[in-house]
Amino acid sequence: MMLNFEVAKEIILSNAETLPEMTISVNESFGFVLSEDIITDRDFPDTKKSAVDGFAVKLSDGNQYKIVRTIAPGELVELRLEKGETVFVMTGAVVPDDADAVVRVEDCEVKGDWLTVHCSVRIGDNINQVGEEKRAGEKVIEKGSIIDERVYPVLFYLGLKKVKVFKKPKVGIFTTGDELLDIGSEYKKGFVFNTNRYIVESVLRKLNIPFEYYGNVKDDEIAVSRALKEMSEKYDVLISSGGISMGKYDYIKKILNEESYEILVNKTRIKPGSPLMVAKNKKCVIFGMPGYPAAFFTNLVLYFLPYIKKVTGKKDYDHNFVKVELGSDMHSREKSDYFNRANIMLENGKYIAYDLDSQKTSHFINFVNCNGLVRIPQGVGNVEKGYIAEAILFEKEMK
Ligand SMILES: Nc1nc2c(c(=O)[nH]1)N[C@H]1C(S)=C(S)[C@@H](COP(=O)(O)OP(=O)(O)OC[C@H]3O[C@@H](n4cnc5c(N)ncnc54)[C@H](O)[C@@H]3O)O[C@H]1N2
Ligand code: MOO
Repeated sequence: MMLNFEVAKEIILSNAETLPEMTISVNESFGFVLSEDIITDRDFPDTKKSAVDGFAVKLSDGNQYKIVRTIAPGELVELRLEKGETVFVMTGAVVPDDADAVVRVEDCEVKGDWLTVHCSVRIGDNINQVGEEKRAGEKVIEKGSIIDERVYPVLFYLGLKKVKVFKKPKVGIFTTGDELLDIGSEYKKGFVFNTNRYIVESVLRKLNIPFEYYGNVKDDEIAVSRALKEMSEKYDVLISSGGISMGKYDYIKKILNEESYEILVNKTRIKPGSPLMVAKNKKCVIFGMPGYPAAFFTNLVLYFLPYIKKVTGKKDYDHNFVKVELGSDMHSREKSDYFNRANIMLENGKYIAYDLDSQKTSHFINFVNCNGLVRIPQGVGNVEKGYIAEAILFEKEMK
């Protein structure tokens, strides 16, 4: 039965299970998803520290201070300051507990062991207080966060050596179609170059998820059956391309239907790319994707992306739809949720979505200008410039 977009997505997501967690060194953790909350076990900073190069003073009535010593960052000096005493401290240096403030070098004058302060000084000036950034026991990073260019350095800042992360799924990929050529082959009239392999590989690279490409399987029932069986036993997730509509050689659909696979989804009410089949063999979820690159990509973004993000343990796995205003008329079909490939620009604080020159499923070259999909819901039909729609922005989804 043909399913609506939301229903199909829900079924697919309900079959997304995270893999067991493991402990790894922080060095190796880039691209993994945290399976634990990160809680700091100490205050940041854990001592009073100077924010400037200057003089830590214990305030007195006058503006003259006796310089007692110098403290560099990292030096832990047990020292009691008396009223009217000062120490020279560098930026980041530990300030004696009883210092009231630090005065910048530029605001002072030094003569021998004596300092004259030329500005007014308030208690706390230029001192970073204990725990002002974070208190021991506070949550710093949430479980389900991807260790990306923001989280990774913070783990080092916290001084962690090891973290708990979810194991990454292994994704297997194969394509079908005797008409496919891969790079390195001479072009032959009527053939097409394998594109879908590189669509999924580039998305998985971006998400830091390991994959293996099995190859292009011949349009032969036994070969396709063997590939589906072997690979669904080896990988956590399997993606195939092509062979799922009504053609004589559309074996993926036939085999998933006839052999011992559990069918989760068979066709969804979207365009482009309605003929999607999602099935299961034991724990492996198999995405039987349509062959046209535009249809393949749309299904990848609509169904596979939230699914694989959930499997990796990410807390924000579902789509982040944004509101867009159409900058040009857009095509749609009443019977489906139509996902227009679009160029979406931020103009005066609003997202404006422009149609590409063609929305035909068989076209793909204009994809170079596509950075999002605009959803025109079922029942709406063609829409005009100015229409308000929701859209998926690739840059928000592929992380
Ligand atoms: N009689 C019907 N015909 C079709 C229907 C239908 O309902 N009834 N559905 C159409 C729709 S919608 C789509 S989408 C396509 C899906 O077809 P398949 O998934 O079976 O894919 P193929 O037939 O194998 O290939 C379609 C097209 O894409 C090219 N292709 C395939 N793989 C790749 C690849 N890896 N890289 C680049 N291009 C690829 C292939 O050469 C074909 O041109 O079916 C409609 N037909
Ligand atoms: O759904 Mo198909 O993708 O019309 O081309």
